[in-house]
Amino acid sequence: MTAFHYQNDELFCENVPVAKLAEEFGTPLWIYSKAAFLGRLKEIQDAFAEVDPVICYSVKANGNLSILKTMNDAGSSFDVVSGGELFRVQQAGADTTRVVFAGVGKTDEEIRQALKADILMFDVESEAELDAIAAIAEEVGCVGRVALRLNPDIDAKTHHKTTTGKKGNKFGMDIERATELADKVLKDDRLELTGIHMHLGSPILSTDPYAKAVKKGAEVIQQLRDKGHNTNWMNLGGGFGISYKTDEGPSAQTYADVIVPTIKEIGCRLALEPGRFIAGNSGILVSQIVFTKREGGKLFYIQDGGMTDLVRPAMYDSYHRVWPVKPKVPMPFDCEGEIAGCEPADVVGPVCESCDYFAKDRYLPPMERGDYLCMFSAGAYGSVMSSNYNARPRSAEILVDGSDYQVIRRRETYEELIALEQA
Ligand SMILES: Cc1ncc(COP(=O)(O)O)c(C=O)c1O
Ligand SMILES: N[C@@H](CCCC[NH3+])C(=O)O
Repeated sequence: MTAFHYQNDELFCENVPVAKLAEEFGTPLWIYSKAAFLGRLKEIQDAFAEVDPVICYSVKANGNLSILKTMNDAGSSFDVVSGGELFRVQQAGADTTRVVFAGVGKTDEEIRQALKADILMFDVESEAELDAIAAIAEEVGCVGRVALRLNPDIDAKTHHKTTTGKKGNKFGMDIERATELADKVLKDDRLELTGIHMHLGSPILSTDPYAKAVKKGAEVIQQLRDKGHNTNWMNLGGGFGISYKTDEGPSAQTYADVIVPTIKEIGCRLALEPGRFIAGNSGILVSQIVFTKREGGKLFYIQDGGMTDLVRPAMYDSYHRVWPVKPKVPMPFDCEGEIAGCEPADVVGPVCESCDYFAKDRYLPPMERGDYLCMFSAGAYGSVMSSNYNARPRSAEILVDGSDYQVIRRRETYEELIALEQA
């Protein structure tokens, strides 16, 4: 049974009815399954066990402190992209010597913070950043461990806004420059070259880009070793895809099958930075229908959740399954196209933007004012990307563990919306 499932015509998260949580804590509401988070982490740990990788859960996907603590307790390490995320993992009690730090615009203060935390390595994205890390390492009195983030020019076939490993993207350095940059590091005793890093984009539903990247990475490591460099790490970033629609998300084993043989052959350590694969289907967003209306020949379900909660549809036209918490028609395996007993409708939010929608022309069972609605696959890049636009307080987050549940972030208040401001 999956963490989110229908039982007697109502949606449950593990053993807890979703409607009960919505009534107790109000909506919009994020609900996460602890078992789902742990299950997905374990799936990766098991699939790659043969090469004993360092799995750095990508904090940007869902950085709630309680989630980070859950991941940490289960043996995960972390990938951070800012000083704020590093602070978060420190607060969660993580061992920062296993943390990796990618990011195209690390500030001096962030580099200093990471050096002091003795992180495993910086994924360095430009020559100028190498220079900055060297200078700050000297000031702090330590050596900066760096992996070169290389742009392998591989088309991962993601949405154009989420591709990162194609020539011309802002991330990383051209792969052809690897030896020149490695030589520069070697000459600088303020730096130590640990290895290479690549992140191809997100989400990547085919294993092909990884097969290409690991081969290219192995060639680079061999070239560097031939030149006398001690390059011992290949970090293949994140990007493992999930199923937003039906069952299109590959298993961790499928990715491992194309990555592990080359890692064994070249004999290096492997780091991975999965975010969405772990968090995506481990969380939902629940909202309540405020009004329904028929205008301009369309049926609209207007609900209290909006793009300030889940921005993905507005930002990337992302597809999320949407279905009532207590549906009058059981949720089919495939929610696309015509569904008996359902009518096409737009599910929209209250925000003053036309792009504030969750679904368009989607076949849905009849719903009324007051009904609860679930946006599935919202655990990754959901709450972390929410905002206060239109002065909307950010929603509460609940973590379910079997029949227990706890508030892991309470709802913001109006007072908190203005707390940092001066009239
Ligand atoms: C450097 C890096 N690592 C890891 C991730 C996590 O990606 P995903 O959530 O697709 O696994 C990202 C985001 O795309 C990233 O930019
Ligand atoms: N935030 C994106 C993906 C980008 C991930 C970070 N590089 C999403 O919601 O799918």
